[in-house]
Amino acid sequence: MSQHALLLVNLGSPESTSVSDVRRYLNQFLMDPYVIDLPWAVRRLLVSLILIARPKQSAAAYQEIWWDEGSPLVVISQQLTEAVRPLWKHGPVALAMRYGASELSIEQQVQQLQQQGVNEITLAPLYPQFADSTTTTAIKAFEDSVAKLKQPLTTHIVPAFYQHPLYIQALANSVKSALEQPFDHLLLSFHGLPERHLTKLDHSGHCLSNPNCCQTASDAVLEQCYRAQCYRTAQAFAEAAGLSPEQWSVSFQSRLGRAKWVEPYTEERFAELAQQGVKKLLVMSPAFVADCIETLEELGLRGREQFVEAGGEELVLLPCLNSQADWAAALTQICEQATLAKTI
Ligand SMILES: C=CC1=C(C)c2cc3[nH]c(cc4nc(cc5[nH]c(cc1n2)c(C)c5CCC(=O)O)C(CCC(=O)O)=C4C)c(C)c3C=C
Ligand SMILES: [Fe+2]
Ligand SMILES: [Fe+2]
Repeated sequence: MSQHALLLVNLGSPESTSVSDVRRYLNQFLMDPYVIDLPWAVRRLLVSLILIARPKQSAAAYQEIWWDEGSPLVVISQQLTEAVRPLWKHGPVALAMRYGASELSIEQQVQQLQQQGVNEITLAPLYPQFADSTTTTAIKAFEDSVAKLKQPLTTHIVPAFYQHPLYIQALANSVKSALEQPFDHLLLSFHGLPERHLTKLDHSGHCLSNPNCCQTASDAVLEQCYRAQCYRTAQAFAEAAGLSPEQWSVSFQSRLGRAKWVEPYTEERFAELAQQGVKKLLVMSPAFVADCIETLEELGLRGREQFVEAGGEELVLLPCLNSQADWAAALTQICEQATLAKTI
């Protein structure tokens, strides 16, 4: 009987919070040419410089948010996989990580699925907005793994779902009760990206050519522009949640290195909002479907301190979609629809 698997893939975490495990993870992650898109020798030099101080800092940050069961990102992704499993009626559901945890590597998971008798796989990169540094690298690793198999497989890829109505509705449902309480402002803080990652994909010269470029992006530009997709997510979410334009804004976090990253920067928005008199700030992170170091530590711990130091009173971090039942159902439907998409 034919078996059609669903393979969920997320970024991955270090094996533990030890400095050496974090260094190994950062090296694997940052040496990926889709993440630091420089020639190998320059990338090697830059990553070696980053690896002097960063592993110690990041290990300390991971220690603040690590759970008894392991990395929040990995544990939550496993819980989501469990929630999706009974809903996907075509075959097994598995989870892979692009970096870190070697037993969850994309290659190993693809091999195991084939050994279980699977002859068709739908790959779902768990990134709502497209970026080479997340989506493309996951797809490439998947395609390479499939190409190594002795028997051919039919494959499908779930495209970025940044404005899919089911994702947007799940986001709106997940914060509904928080938005019913009084608050001064809602900040939607997306993971940042070096500006170069946007402009190199846009051969029309539109990206970052004017302050409103993301609002006026053509369909062709939108398809590959991470920043424009983030703004589409934010706008669609605000409409679904019934927010008025002055109640919310967008920013970008997690800048690394000296290159210019997409603006506005979350850290600067914390200070601006506090100076504008915002006392109670809600923060959500629609670029992540699972809570991770970037939400729990960067926003929930360091961000809270930055906001309060700048004069704010309360920062409430709203959880990501994680493994909520309605999100698991929405994701399953999004993946079902994608099986109609192009076959490799
Ligand atoms: C050049 C560096 C980086 C790019 C480009 C980048 C893009 C990018 N990342 C995510 C999602 C996640 N990133 C996470 C952690 C993380 N990201 C970077 C660097 C870049 N990311 C680093 C160095 C780290 C490690 C933590 C740290 O030292 O700060 C995570 C969380 C992992 C975890 O274990 O919790 C996620 C998720 C997206 C969506 C993205 C591009 C849009
Ligand atoms: Fe990142
Ligand atoms: Fe753009």
